Amino acid sequence: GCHGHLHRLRLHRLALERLIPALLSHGFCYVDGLLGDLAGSAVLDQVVEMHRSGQLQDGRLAGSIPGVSRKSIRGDQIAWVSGSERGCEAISFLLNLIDRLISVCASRLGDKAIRERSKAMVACYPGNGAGYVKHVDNPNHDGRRLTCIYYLNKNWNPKEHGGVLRIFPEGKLYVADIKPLFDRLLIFWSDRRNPHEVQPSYSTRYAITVWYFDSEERAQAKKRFRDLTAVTKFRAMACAPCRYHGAH
Ligand SMILES: Cc1cc(NC(=O)CCC(=O)O)nc(C)c1Br
Ligand SMILES: [Fe+3]
Repeated sequence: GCHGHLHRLRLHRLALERLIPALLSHGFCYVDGLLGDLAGSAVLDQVVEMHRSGQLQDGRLAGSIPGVSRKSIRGDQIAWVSGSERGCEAISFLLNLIDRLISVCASRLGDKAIRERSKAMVACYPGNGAGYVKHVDNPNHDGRRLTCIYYLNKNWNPKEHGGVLRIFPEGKLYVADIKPLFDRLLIFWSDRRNPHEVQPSYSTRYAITVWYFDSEERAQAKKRFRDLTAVTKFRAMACAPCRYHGAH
């Protein structure tokens, strides 16, 4: 209908006039009022219900660091959703809208191959002062090209609640402090161009993140991982005889 038509035109204009120029010049961009209050609140309600019903668990770390508590590195509680789960209909609507927005961008960002994305990571920082230490989402070519974070926090006051996402754009003299405001979509290159941190949060802070892959880079990363596993397998096999004859 006409509403949908407006949406499509609006998304095209948003992508062409705001997102693409910003991503190409600054490497990041945010848009406010993406869904509007009604649909944005529906997404928030579904995330709050997931939190209330205990579906958000402590975020895992790749490999534990002895003596360092996980919470001191990342204090978020997360759940991965595809959007087809019961109670995720509004989240699914959000993901579909971001997909359409990114599909307009992808063909104009020089990266022809953005065709797939991760599941959505619903995250909550419980407000106990936890944050997320400075890091790069994709430091070693794992395929992730764009990070898209949709924030859900009404009446967020960083002076009181903290929780600012600080981006340290590579090679720039400034940092970008992004408030995690309700119905705000932030998009940035996932690689070393955008180290970022979440400053300690003193109120419950909700966000939904999806990562869009460069298909070629993703395929290479998967292949490397398979080969790595093959090498590990080979090493194990090669040592089997030694185990019997005590060589080494
Ligand atoms: C799972 C995971 C989450 C995040 N999240 C943030 O950086 C927080 C962004 C925000 O909430 O403002 N980053 C990485 C590299 C991984 Br992996
Ligand atoms: Fe991150």
